[in-house]
Amino acid sequence: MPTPSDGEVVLAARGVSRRYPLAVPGQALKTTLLHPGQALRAWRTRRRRELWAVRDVSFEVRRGEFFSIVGANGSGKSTLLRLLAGLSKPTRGSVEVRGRVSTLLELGSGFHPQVSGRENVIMNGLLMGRTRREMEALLPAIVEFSGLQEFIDQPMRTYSSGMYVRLGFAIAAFMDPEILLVDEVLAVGDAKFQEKCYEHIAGLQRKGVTMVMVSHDLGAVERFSDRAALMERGRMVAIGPPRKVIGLHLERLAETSPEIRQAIHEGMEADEERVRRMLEEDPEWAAAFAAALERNPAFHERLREQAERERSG
Ligand SMILES: Nc1ncnc2c1ncn2[C@@H]1O[C@H](COP(=O)(O)OP(=O)(O)OP(=O)(O)O)[C@@H](O)[C@H]1O
Repeated sequence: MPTPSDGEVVLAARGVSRRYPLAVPGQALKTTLLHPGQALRAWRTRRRRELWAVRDVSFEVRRGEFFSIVGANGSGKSTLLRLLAGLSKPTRGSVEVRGRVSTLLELGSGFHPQVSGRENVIMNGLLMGRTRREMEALLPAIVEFSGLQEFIDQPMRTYSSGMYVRLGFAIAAFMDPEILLVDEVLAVGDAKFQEKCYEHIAGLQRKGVTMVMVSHDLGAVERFSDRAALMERGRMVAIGPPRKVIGLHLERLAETSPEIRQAIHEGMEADEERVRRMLEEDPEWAAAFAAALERNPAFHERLREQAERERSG
């Protein structure tokens, strides 16, 4: 059976970078008049006041592959996804895409709050190159999936954030995409709808749709991805098997925060069986995890006891 690693490259980032100017204090006229010295200093240092949200990122995704991007807040994941979607232009480098792309990006982007859900579905379709007639044919399935039948003729400003996500996902998923780009949004919906989305994603995956997903839901990343990548301060610092990349991500997170260390510890307590299996199957992952939890004596102690029990039994 062909695997995604045999497929042709349908998405490629080549040396992609994106720079944003940072707000310069003293730009406002009032500030300039009241604090001319500060304004002058700000103007002199303006060249340094910029941020490379994405720096020199290169990777390829093959047809039918599920590629996930993880990383701490602000590491550049959403910016990268917007670049892949063509919604923002790289400052340097290039993005190549082959196929019909459908995107599910930040909450509410692409929706007009003053018009109804129904009109928004049609408008989104037109923006993606569909005709009104095609969209009208797709509408019943989209509305049904979203579960918003009663609200579909209300203006979207009356929708909750969960309702935005429902409609956004339903549109993206029913556009028959060849490549689907999904940002964090799924975390917003309720658990039942989330599961329905993941089931739908699994279905698209079986149909050979190529996916790129940005997510903090590491369980979903592990469950679906063929490969994952870790972003750190704009750079893609690792690409590889999801479990290894997640292990590295957790290790880095644990280094930066005692709270995260604690959360990882609690998560592992709740799911010991799975962790034990992973420790057995993948020594490299186990090493990454052990490093992450090094400063967590209770967990360390349990691992040691477990290893001893296994050795003696
Ligand atoms: N339009 C913009 N103008 C200026 N700076 C921006 C803009 N968009 C993003 N940034 C900055 O670029 C950096 C990367 O942001 P990005 O949203 O891509 O990170 P992220 O990894 O998706 O974070 P999160 O997990 O919190 O969503 C951040 O420091 C952010 O403040």
